[in-house]
Amino acid sequence: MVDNLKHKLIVSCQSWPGTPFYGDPRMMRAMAECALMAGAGGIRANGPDDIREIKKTVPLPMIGIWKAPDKRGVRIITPDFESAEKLADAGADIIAIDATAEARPDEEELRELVGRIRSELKLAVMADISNAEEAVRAERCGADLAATTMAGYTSYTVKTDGPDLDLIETLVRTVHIPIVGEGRFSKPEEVQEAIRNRGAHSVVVGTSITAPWEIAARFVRAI
Ligand SMILES: CC(=O)N[C@H](C=O)[C@@H](O)[C@H](O)[C@H](O)COP(=O)(O)O
Repeated sequence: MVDNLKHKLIVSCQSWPGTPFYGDPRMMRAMAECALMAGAGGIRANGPDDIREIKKTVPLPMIGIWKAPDKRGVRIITPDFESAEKLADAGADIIAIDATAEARPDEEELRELVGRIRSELKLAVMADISNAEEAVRAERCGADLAATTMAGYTSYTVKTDGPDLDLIETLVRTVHIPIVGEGRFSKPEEVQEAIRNRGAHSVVVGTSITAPWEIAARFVRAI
């Protein structure tokens, strides 16, 4: 499954409370169908309801996440094994989890979660990280691939204007698992740069494809 994603565009189809897409999984299914028409190689989606709906018509590898409260009450990406299990039941092929030190300071807990997803659900684990140290830790804990999803979203990382291409390059040189570029990609040239010149295995694009309220606002702001 991880090999199938090599050099492919993965489209993140997620809706947010307060936007017109929220609350009806058919909306994200339509987005995923658009990604399929475009030739994308994978989908990333949030929660069992959206995943189940998308899987009805979109036969692409599905990276499942579930943004839900962890035991501290903080919303993180796939907080526990139970949420991963529900994503698997809904049809996820790969489970992405928050693997930052901020969200999961206890390495043993991270190792256990990764191990259980791999052995009990028989699915690959994508570790959403924010820096190189966390990618090394995720690899040590058995993650199958790492994504730069959280770069700029932890208290100790800087939010670059566009995607953190230098981090991608550093990660590719530092760990052996495939590196997925994710976060703030807004131009095709950036995706090309990440894959052709920085060694990314694949790239996930969300907002710039599936959040029209933000895309439209960029034009409005430009006037
Ligand atoms: C930090 C965090 O929670 N990121 C989330 C992870 O699933 C999503 O909100 C992003 O949309 C996704 O990572 C894709 O990134 P972008 O929308 O920038 O293309």
